[in-house]
Amino acid sequence: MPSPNNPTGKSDLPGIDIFVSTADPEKEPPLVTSNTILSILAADYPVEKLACFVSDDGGALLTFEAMAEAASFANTWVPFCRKHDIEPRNPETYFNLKRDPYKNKVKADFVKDRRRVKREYDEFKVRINGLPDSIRRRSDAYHAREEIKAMKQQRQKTDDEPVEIVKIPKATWMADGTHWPGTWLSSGPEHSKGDHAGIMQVMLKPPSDEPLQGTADDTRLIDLSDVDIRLPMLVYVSREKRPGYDHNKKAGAMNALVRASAIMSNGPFILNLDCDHYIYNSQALKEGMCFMMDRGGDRLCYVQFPQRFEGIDPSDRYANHNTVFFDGNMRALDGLQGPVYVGTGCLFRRIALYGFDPPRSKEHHPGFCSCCFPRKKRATVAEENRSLRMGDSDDEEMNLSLAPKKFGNSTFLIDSIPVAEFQGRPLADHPAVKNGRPPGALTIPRELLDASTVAEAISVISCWYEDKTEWGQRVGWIYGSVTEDVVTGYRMHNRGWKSVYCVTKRDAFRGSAPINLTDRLHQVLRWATGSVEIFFSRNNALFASSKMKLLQRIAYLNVGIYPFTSIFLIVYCFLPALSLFSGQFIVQTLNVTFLVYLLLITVTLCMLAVLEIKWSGIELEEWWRNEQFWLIGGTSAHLAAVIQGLLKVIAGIEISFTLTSKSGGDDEDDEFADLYIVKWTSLMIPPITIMMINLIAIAVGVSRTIYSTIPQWSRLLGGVFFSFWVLAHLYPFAKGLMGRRGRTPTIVFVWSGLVAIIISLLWVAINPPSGTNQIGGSFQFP
Ligand SMILES: O=c1ccn([C@@H]2O[C@H](COP(=O)(O)OP(=O)(O)O[C@H]3O[C@H](CO)[C@@H](O)[C@H](O)[C@H]3O)[C@@H](O)[C@H]2O)c(=O)[nH]1
Ligand SMILES: [Mn+2]
Repeated sequence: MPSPNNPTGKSDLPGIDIFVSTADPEKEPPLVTSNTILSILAADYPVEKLACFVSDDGGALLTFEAMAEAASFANTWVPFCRKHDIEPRNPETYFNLKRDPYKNKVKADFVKDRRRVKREYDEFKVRINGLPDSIRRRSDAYHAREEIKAMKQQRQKTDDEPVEIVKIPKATWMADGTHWPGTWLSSGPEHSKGDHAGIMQVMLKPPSDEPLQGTADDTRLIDLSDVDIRLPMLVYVSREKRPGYDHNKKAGAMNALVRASAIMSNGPFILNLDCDHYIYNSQALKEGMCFMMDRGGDRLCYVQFPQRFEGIDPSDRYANHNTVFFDGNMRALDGLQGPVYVGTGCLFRRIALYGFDPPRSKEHHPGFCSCCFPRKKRATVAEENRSLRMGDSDDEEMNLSLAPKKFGNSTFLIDSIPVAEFQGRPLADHPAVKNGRPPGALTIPRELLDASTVAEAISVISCWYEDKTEWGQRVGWIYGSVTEDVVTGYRMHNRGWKSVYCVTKRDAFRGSAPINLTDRLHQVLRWATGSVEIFFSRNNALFASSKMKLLQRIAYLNVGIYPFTSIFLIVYCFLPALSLFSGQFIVQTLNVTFLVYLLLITVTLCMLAVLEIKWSGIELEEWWRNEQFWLIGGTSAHLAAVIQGLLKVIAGIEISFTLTSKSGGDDEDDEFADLYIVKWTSLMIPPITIMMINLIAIAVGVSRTIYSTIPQWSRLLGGVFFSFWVLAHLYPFAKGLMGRRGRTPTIVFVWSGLVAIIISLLWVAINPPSGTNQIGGSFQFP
């Protein structure tokens, strides 16, 4: 609205570029991705300031066409959301809400509008679900036509000789009758997942600067008078991939988007979402922006929102909600200069991603090194009017002649950097705001997209663009770890940036999580492997700069070190069994020192539990699930991660990014059908072995006590208790193995039985039970 401060009435908010990553239409259903896109296009933020970029690492025509469908359905969906204040603005979730949709709705035509839009959405869904088929059929048809053509040509050439069958590669065809430049269904050279051209398509053009009111005519589905019907810009991007180049997984995809968006929209802020994480609260963007625009907000590199999940089984068997982490640890980190970046739901300041230092970073040094090495004070006036400074290079003002070395040689990109810096400054509407921008500076209209801009954007998504630059090294998302998120955030904190944790009353974003055992283990495996990679890299928090607080450093160190606890955890899980086998307790006799230690440890653990429960506000049951999964993950995935990480360091074996499958949520009969899927993975061997050994140990211990002349029941009880404790932790794992109707792959039992027997026999052979408390006759190992 026009006001004395803002006579034009245009929004003075900075632009936001939203990045959505998707990599495989099989594991990440296009319906899920399109819903995310729709929730973004409908977000409550000035339309002309939003731009959405979809990165498709699969290079799939299916994703491309699904995005086109979403863009077209957005013309109905977005104005409908604006007109009736729909929440959440993800149609799939909205139409499946269990609560009464008519509550609090007063507009008379709501019922009619909802019914019509719902029907449109159902049709949209059918179209999306039919895409794989229609693409295949279309390609087949074109292919047949091509073959006939080729045959005719050959017949003309060779005249009456017998015609051989002509082989032409089976292409994937776009609707306009041209070859799809990306991955083909039957992948051929230059058309496979790791080898295809860069593709960029503007699916929704940048909107006009002024609101555009809809009309009420009958051709329209719903009456849109007084509703702004503009849509934000939407761009489909699939970066170029060629064999021989390292594509750096998600980090590489994000960096391609950072460059392309700098040229096309240059929003000073960037929101990163995974394809399955949609905007649940349409106000969230504004809420995040509040922190950035606040006094001192110019020193924030990102605002991280908690990850919240949907579609998880009610008992949360594999601790997917991770509440202790998101509501305990992350909130605590908020007090230590900021939470870590967790990969999705994070609003970045663009220039922080470019690797610049925060403003006023040389003024004060909170780290403890400053007292030992006093620095010379710089003139603070110059600091106030600072320009951009790159980290590491001491005191150097942003030097554009050096920029190509860091950013590559796109002048468009380099010229956009100071603009993004200026536009990202907080609003100088109060004398206390340092380094602000004058009011009204961002109400100017945006430049139009022309062909040369798009051409430039395509050139920066080519795979050679990053050669001999600092992309992934010091600029953008950082390479070298499959948990690129933690490293990227760490680097910013290391430069002195602060971050903020923004927990909104209504969840800002919601995503999905793997609820079946195998997928969950693989996810945890990837995270842990990423952590080990970080531990063995220069990003180990041991080498942190003095700009990090001590506790913050420890927290980051912990992120890198936790997988190594698996080694001890596994020892602990075998100890009770060993003590039962040998008939000896962990200590020779129960003396006072041991009991004091035990008591101390138990009390500490209880206190920790109480704090975790209190701080993250969870129920005892959820806490217990968390503990259980810590052991399950610890004995399987974490151990494997340590081994994988060591292999990478020692033998240089690369680590792949196993995508987590996202359920389409279309199973009508059972919402949690995924929970019961059992897929064999070798990650399951250690926990199964632990279970077997402990079970056998209990049996051995009990029978030994029964048959012994003087049964020492109290001693047995001690041993059995600890064994049971281990088994209780593994209960969800055992349940997961059983599947729905006890359909466990036989291999699981064969393997684990074998391993358990071998270990038991070995034990008996090495340490033959002697004397009175022996079971059966004497046993001689062959
Ligand atoms: O080569 C790749 C691999 C992955 N992705 C995308 O990365 C995202 C995360 O993948 P997912 O399999 O869903 O992993 P999660 O374990 O659920 O993800 C968490 O952990 C990852 C780090 O391991 C982060 O990248 C994610 O943002 C964070 O949500 C998805 O959108 C993918 O499309 C790509 O774009 N290119
Ligand atoms: Mn995910």
